[in-house]
Amino acid sequence: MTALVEARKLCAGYQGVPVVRDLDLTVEPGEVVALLGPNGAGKTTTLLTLAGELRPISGDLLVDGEPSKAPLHKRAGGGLGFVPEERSIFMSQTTAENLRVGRCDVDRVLELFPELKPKLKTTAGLLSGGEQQMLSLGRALARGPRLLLADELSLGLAPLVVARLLAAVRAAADTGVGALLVEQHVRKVLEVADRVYVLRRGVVDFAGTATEAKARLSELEGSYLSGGAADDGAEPLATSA
Ligand SMILES: Nc1ncnc2c1ncn2[C@@H]1O[C@H](COP(=O)(O)OP(=O)(O)OP(=O)(O)O)[C@@H](O)[C@H]1O
Repeated sequence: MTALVEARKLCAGYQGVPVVRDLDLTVEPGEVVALLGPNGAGKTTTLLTLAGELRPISGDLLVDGEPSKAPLHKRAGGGLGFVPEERSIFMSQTTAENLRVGRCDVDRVLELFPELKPKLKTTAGLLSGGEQQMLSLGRALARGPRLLLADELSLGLAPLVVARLLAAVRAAADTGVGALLVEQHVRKVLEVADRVYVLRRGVVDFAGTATEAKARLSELEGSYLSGGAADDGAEPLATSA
């Protein structure tokens, strides 16, 4: 199967200085892939590069099997849904206005997240954090993406809301969407993920199935605590896939 997006020996970073090195990563249709790692590991940098927001420093970025240099706004028309870490909704506009601006299928959003129905006339800035994130994710999913890239969907949200958001991503993947999720909630994301990459200090420290990751959960969680941007001298975990 041709990957929706593929990084081959990709180096990514800022002003020519790599933050992520030699990254090999794929996302295929129908799978949820989790991108995990401690703060500063390079997860957001990876996501921005895959989305076309940052130019790779070296290596290859393939979209649908073809080399791609197209920026995000061009790729959106080609089926990329992107939910950035900073919520990309207009806080001074109502929920309904945000959906109109987003040119998406409003009924589809309300089907995904019925809790937004009574909030259509509410200014987005007055929605709860969970409702705002439902609006961001609902908007991205209702545009019918083939590939969804999402950065910390669950940041600061209650566990029940996180479960709702991740279930919506899983349901989309079950209809063929490929999703790459940067997540802090390791255990929750492993409930919906098919495969996992763990980045540490800019390199892939673990790649495997969610089942393999679950079997090594305490080891992986340990690497989060010890594997920040600073050199902790820890041995890398073996890459199993
Ligand atoms: N615009 C930028 N210019 C220069 N360096 C940056 C920029 N954005 C991020 N960095 C650096 O790149 C490194 C990786 O950051 P990145 O945000 O990709 O990590 P992350 O794994 O997403 O971390 P977090 O979980 O804290 O968001 C960090 O050292 C960060 O300081």
